[in-house]
This record gives sequence, structure tokens and C-alpha cells, in this order.
Amino acid sequence: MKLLLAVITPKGLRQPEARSLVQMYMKRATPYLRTELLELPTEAAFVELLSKRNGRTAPYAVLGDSRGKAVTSEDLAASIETAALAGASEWLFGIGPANGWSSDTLAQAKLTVSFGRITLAHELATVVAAEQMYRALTIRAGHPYHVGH
Ligand SMILES: C[S@@+](CC[C@H](N)C(=O)[O-])C[C@H]1O[C@@H](n2cnc3c(N)ncnc32)[C@H](O)[C@@H]1O
Repeated sequence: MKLLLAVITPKGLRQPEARSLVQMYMKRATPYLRTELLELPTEAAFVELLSKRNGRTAPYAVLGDSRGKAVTSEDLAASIETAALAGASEWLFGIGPANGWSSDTLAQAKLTVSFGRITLAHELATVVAAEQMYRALTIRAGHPYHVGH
């Protein structure tokens, strides 16, 4: 299974600090699973990506939303496990556009995840998601990162 981190960002991730942190966590994750960062110009492009990949191997889509479910990192690890057991070829975490996800897109998610009720800039939310994806993989693997960081 592959992990995708998709962010809706018309001009791409422009803050080098954010990009570098995202790339660092995604690189750290690769010993566990392949990862890919997708910078998409519009929510429509994201929905198209979901439908293009739909079918037998539909991605297991988890969407970041401040009004979503307050989950633990163990819950995220469990959702990756659930996707793997269900035979999904991709587990995807989506960071939405400046005005948030539409209700139609949210309805396509297996899980909506809140990092707290605060609103994070999409670049920061992407960094948090990348770290949580890495943390979830270390939890699945029994690696001590989750205990010490
Ligand atoms: C700038 S925020 C969107 C703000 C928008 N006004 C809203 O309320 O959804 C862009 C994206 O970052 C992510 N995000 C921001 N804060 C978040 C939080 N506290 N928890 C989870 N995701 C968050 C979400 O994916 C959101 O769609």
C-alpha cells in the first residue's frame, strides 16, 4: 500500500520551511511504506483524483478538517491498518483549500480528522499531517519514535 498526502494549493507549497519538513517526514516514512506528496490546484482536481482512482482499488481517504473527529495517533495508525486489511492500494490524507472542504467532498471521506478546533494555515496543516503519517507508521511498526517524541 502507498501513502498519499494531498494538499489543495493553487500555487504549490511555497514556504520552503514547510516543504522541507514535509519532505523530511515523508522520507522518514519510506522504510515503512511508499509515500507521495500531491500538490493539487483545486478541490475539483482532488475529487477527480479520487474518482480516477476509484474502483477496485479506491484510496482510503482521510480528510483534515477542524470540525472533524478528534483522533489519537493510534487511531490514525489503525485507519492505515484498516485500509491495508481492506485491500486498498492507497491510503490518502487530504488537506483542503483556503475555504475548507465542501460537504460533498467531506462525504467521500472514510474519516475526517481534526488536529484541534484551531484553524491551521494549509502549509502548517500539511506539516502536521506528514508528521502524523510518519508517527502512525512507527506505531504500526512498534518503533520507539512515538514514545520518545
Ligand atoms: C486554511 S484551512 C481551511 C479553513 C476553513 N476556513 C475551514 O474552516 O475549514 C485549509 C485546510 O487545512 C486543514 N486544517 C486546518 N486546520 C485544521 C485542523 N485544526 N484540523 C485538521 N485540519 C485542519 C484542513 O484540511 C483545511 O481544509
